[in-house]
Amino acid sequence: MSNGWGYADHNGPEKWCENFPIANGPRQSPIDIQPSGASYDESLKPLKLQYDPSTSLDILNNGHSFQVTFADDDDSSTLTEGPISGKYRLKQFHFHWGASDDKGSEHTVDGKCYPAELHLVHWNTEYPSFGEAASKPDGLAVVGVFLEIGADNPNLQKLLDAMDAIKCKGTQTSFTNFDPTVLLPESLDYWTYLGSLTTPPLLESVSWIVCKQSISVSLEQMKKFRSLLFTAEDEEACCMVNNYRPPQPLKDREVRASFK
Ligand SMILES: Cc1cc(C)[n+](CCc2c[nH]cn2)c(C)c1
Ligand SMILES: [Zn+2]
Repeated sequence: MSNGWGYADHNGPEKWCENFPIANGPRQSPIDIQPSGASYDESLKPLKLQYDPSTSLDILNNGHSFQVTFADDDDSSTLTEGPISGKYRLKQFHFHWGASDDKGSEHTVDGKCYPAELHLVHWNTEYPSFGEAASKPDGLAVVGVFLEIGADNPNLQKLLDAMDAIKCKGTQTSFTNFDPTVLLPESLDYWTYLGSLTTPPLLESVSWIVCKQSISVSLEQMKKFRSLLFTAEDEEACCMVNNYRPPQPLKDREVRASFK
């Protein structure tokens, strides 16, 4: 895979196992969540998400998605409680989406795909850094939120307005004073299971926390996501769409629900 991994036929999810054999590992993500197969666990606590908007730094097109990165040198923006023990710091959030509204999410629910999925990536402060944590079985906790076509979501607008400045791979711009709490659904009921990064290096270090309730995104707002490019300014333009990995085998794992 000379030019690195991507989402095209020649370097996409079906090819990743060639350079990353863990792609066929025992705890890969995403998965198809089957609510009837999830077990309600009364010991699961509500998610405690405490974010300080002043920790948001910038927004970047990394050639696979766009991400907002946060200062993580103290405990200003954290995830605690929920299915995890200890304290996890917010590092970044990003999205996955499709070329059309019938696909784009990574997790699915009884086979239903959503047009997009938000991932809020946190790392376990038991470890000295994000990079260190990413290789540990309890190193990361990612909160996933589905986006569903509906009313225009004003809470996405600041992100969408920044997209003109990060159209191409490798471009970034300042993105300060943003509180990711505004991107969360009203209900924080969730499913949780042990999985992995959904892009190479596909490390099996993620406690997944997938919210049952979606947030809205309008058709026009989805078109803005699809205006981004996988490619750099000096390359032939390729629209950033279908940047999702399909569901992987559940194998010997359980999915727990925080709700009845
Ligand atoms: C060390 C590390 C590397 C990468 C590509 N990612 C992103 C992989 C990813 C995107 N969505 C779910 N996992 C993370 C979160 C951590
Ligand atoms: Zn992701």
